[in-house]
Amino acid sequence: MKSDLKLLAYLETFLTENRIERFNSVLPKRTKHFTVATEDVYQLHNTSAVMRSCDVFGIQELSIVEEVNSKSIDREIAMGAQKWVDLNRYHSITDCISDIKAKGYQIVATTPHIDDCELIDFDITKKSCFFFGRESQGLSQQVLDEADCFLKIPMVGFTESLNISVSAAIILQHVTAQLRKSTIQWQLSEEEIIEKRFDWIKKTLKDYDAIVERYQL
Ligand SMILES: C[S@@+](CC[C@H](N)C(=O)[O-])C[C@H]1O[C@@H](n2cnc3c(N)ncnc32)[C@H](O)[C@@H]1O
Repeated sequence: MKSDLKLLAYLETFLTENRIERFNSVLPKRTKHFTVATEDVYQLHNTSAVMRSCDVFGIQELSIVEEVNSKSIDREIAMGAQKWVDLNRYHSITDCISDIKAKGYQIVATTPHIDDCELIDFDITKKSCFFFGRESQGLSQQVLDEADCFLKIPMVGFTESLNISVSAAIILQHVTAQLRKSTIQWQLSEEEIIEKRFDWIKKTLKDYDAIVERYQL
């Protein structure tokens, strides 16, 4: 740990002050208390916009299931968010659900169709993974069957549902604002923060490997 911190301090001498300040202000606001998963979303710009919202609202991990559609993130729409948010890709929803559960998250199926829990009543105390479904069909029966809770954004218009990325932004804004006001321990651990610093510096410095090699000589 001590030597890690020394190396970090050395690496930071290669960053601009602005970048260091940015890391310092963003990292304490990152969380793994909540995470997000998208299931077979087929419009690139939708997944990318969800990733951008994860970054904006401090969600550190996003899982993307590409069981039916294998498309990647649209870099332009994600606006570089793919650099700062950890992306887990799955080709099977079964694998994704079992990983999420193994990490201690409850499965929250977001859906406009089930009156179980409205956004305003959502219990933020539990570690939760918010699943968002496909543009046309919504979430698969498998996710609905595995869900611990069904979350709905109330709607009062004629339209049947919201766009997936709009739903993600509304839900994430609400739950993260509540989390920040709470006394729950939601921040990353000290180790996770150090790990993220290394990761972000690596993604920032083109000659990262050469710098580390020089340092170790
Ligand atoms: C365009 S909607 C899917 C609509 C689809 N026809 C259906 O039956 O679910 C895409 C995704 O956005 C989320 N979503 C849309 N409206 C929502 C709402 N009012 N509450 C919660 N989630 C919503 C859900 O994750 C949904 O699977």
